Amino acid sequence: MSVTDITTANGTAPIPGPATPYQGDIARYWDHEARPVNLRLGDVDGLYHHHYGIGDVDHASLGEPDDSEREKKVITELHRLESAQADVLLDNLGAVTPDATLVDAGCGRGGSMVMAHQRFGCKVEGVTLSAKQAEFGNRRAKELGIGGSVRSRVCNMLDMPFATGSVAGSWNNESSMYVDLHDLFAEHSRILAVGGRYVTITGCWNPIYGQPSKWVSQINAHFECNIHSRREYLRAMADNRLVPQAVIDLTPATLPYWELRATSSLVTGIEEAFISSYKDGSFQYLLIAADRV
Ligand SMILES: C[S@@+](CC[C@H](N)C(=O)[O-])C[C@H]1O[C@@H](n2cnc3c(N)ncnc32)[C@H](O)[C@@H]1O
Ligand SMILES: CC(C)=CCC/C(C)=C/COP(=O)(O)OP(=O)(O)O
Ligand SMILES: [Mg+2]
Repeated sequence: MSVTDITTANGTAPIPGPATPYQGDIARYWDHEARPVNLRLGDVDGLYHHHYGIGDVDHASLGEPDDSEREKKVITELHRLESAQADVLLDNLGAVTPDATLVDAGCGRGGSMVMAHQRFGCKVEGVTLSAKQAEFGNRRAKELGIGGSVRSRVCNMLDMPFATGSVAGSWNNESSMYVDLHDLFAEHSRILAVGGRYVTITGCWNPIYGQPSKWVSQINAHFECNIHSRREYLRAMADNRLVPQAVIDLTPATLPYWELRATSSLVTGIEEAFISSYKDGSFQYLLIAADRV
């Protein structure tokens, strides 16, 4: 791991700088991100997510269209669907014992890590390129009194500071579109124990469509990422001793989230690209759970 001139807030421990100029751009992107659609949803219960939602919208919970509280109710509902997404990811980790260590690769502000610790009682390590996100996640964990078990750090997920075979489960929740998949799965495969479980929830382009559609290109430009195809995921896993145990198309389950989000005051402008590409079949919201063999 390269150590450069960036230091932690207390100035004691040097932390690694970006491995590439691209990673520097992504670190800056997430250091400056403060979209209300993420912060106001997180404020609902203190779990801050940077991923999307799944499940049916509970229309009864939203009240009447002219309800003065409707916007608040929409935010609560969108947040409920985002937490439901993280719950499904955690369901696919299988049984995890309290003495295990889990790794969240590309952990964002740490919402999924808190949920994992609350569910399994185990240690959860997160890595993100963004110092602001790591500070945010560590502050939240401390506030919750779980700072000894849930820790975020600034680190490249292609070069993680975990010993070979030391991890029972690891995941990428909407973070694998920032890296080369062969490099990513080689690193998960290295840190996972044989018999360990890897889970990803991701947006991927659908090889049946042919090539990335204009909507997929728009999503890439919006987030400065590089969406991979479903075929690339499966091939890179197979090449790295990760054998899919479940491949679940979550596209129908995520559409209600997007359709509700498109009606809210917190729209960001990317809603049409997601809705159109999910509907024309060029893009899929996929969960893959794989065994490390
Ligand atoms: C869309 S956010 C997802 C955050 C989180 N998984 C969640 O569900 O809330 C993408 C995350 O990937 C991280 N990321 C992107 N490339 C990375 C890399 N090479 N190493 C570590 N983290 C990375 C970003 O810093 C950011 O935290
Ligand atoms: C499924 C795909 C392709 C995801 C790309 C990665 C990404 C930016 C996810 C959501 O982050 P966010 O919660 O910060 O985004 P938003 O502000 O749109 O809610
Ligand atoms: Mg969001």
